[in-house]
Amino acid sequence: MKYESSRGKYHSVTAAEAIKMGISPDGGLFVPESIPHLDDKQLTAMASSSYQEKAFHIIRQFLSDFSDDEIKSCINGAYNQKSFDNERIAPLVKLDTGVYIQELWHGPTAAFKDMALQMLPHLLTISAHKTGEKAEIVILVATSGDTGKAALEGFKDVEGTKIIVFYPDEGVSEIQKRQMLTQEGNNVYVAAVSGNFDDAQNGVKRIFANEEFAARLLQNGQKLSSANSINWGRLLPQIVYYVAAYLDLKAAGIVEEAQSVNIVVPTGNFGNILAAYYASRMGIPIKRLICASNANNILTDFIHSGIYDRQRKFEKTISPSMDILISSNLERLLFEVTGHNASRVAAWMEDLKDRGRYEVDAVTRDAVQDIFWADFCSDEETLTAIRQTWREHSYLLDTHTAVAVNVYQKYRSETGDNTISIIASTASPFKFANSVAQAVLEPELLQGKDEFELMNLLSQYTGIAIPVGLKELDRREIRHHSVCSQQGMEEMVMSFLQLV
Ligand SMILES: N[C@@H](CCOP(=O)(O)O)C(=O)O
Repeated sequence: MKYESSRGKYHSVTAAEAIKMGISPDGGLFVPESIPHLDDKQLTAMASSSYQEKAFHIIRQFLSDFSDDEIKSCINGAYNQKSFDNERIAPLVKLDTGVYIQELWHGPTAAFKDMALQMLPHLLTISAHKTGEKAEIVILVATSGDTGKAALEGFKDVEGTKIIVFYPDEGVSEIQKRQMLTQEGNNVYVAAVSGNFDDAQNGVKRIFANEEFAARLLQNGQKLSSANSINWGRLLPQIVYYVAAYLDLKAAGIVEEAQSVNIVVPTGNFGNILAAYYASRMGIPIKRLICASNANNILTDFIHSGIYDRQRKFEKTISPSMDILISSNLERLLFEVTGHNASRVAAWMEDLKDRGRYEVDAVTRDAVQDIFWADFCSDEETLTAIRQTWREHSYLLDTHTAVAVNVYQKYRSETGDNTISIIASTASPFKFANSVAQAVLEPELLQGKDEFELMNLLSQYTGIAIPVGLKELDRREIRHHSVCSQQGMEEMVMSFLQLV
């Protein structure tokens, strides 16, 4: 299986090369040349297997240049009792009749990013070895809160790598920030960027595109790669959990052979929902992919109109990981629905860069609408969804999953569709203790308490244990203090790498 660039100006590469490079030098994203199909026989055989076995069957279809033993070592290194606090790895919980929550946050950093970032370091190390790479790999990450910590945790002290994370100074929750600032490890660097997530992500993409910078790094024996979902090695492990969710429902007799389900995903950079799209292309019967946005509703508008227009106000919300106006992975979807038309995709991306907008043709828009449905949710609605879900189902949502629950309710009432639905739950509610406490606790209990005290209070009130990775965060030593502007990101990388 080879991988091609979504902008068509770079030659096809192996999976190992795609993972090692992270992003294509022409600015495009690596995409598999074809999507393997799982037939009914294979799906039936997989239904009763463990999460790790399912992961093996899916991942090996895409990594034809990896041996079975290499793939197994990546899976066992990622999904084990040491890293995950639930042996089912991504358990499904029934919320209501026909509605299931898939909890994707049982990894070390309490967010769905662990599902991929516990594996990526293993994939990347093997990829570097397979491609005869001698250079040290420097991972650059832009984060709106969750990816950063998960990437730091995954790559800390991994031989042959360094990791640098940029987060928007005022754009993450207090707990997300503290998770990153207290990160230990000899190869980890963290810097706040004054600006929003798009500024940080654009800054990282600009560094990737700077050939002079790459040459300077190479002289120092180093090469760049990415741990964001622009890297194929990030997306691939995410396909697994959607296939697993469907097969779990099948194994439990909740869905029958070939019965369709809906998947609801709180969406920011479009990687998570794109993984569900790939699962559907692999043969998982999915009726609708429901794309749930917060007030940064650019994807809702795009899915409705075919116009992607980032010339709008960047909203700061209580679901900060989704505060994004440039959703990188939409590019991969456009590449797929246009039948791999790289020149058209490249032209749209050029328009986005130069004019801040692009408009797809009606055939492309209709192809997107064939499977995607979209809406968005305000902060007030997010809090209401948390409060109601707690009162009615004794289930505590985080602010991002609450966006998905609200949008799913809108979908149900607008379409009347009762298809069994899986809602991707992307983070532990304790990561956003401030807002979650505001939704479920009496106002007088909140007064004068910081986010860490609220986390403890929330745990006492709900009887739900705080995930180990979040406990006593406020007592850990703050190890990272760097701050820079978007323009100063390159210099910051240089200084971290001691090149200045
Ligand atoms: N929501 C993300 C933003 C980056 O997305 P990614 O999927 O490309 O890593 C975050 O939490 O950082």
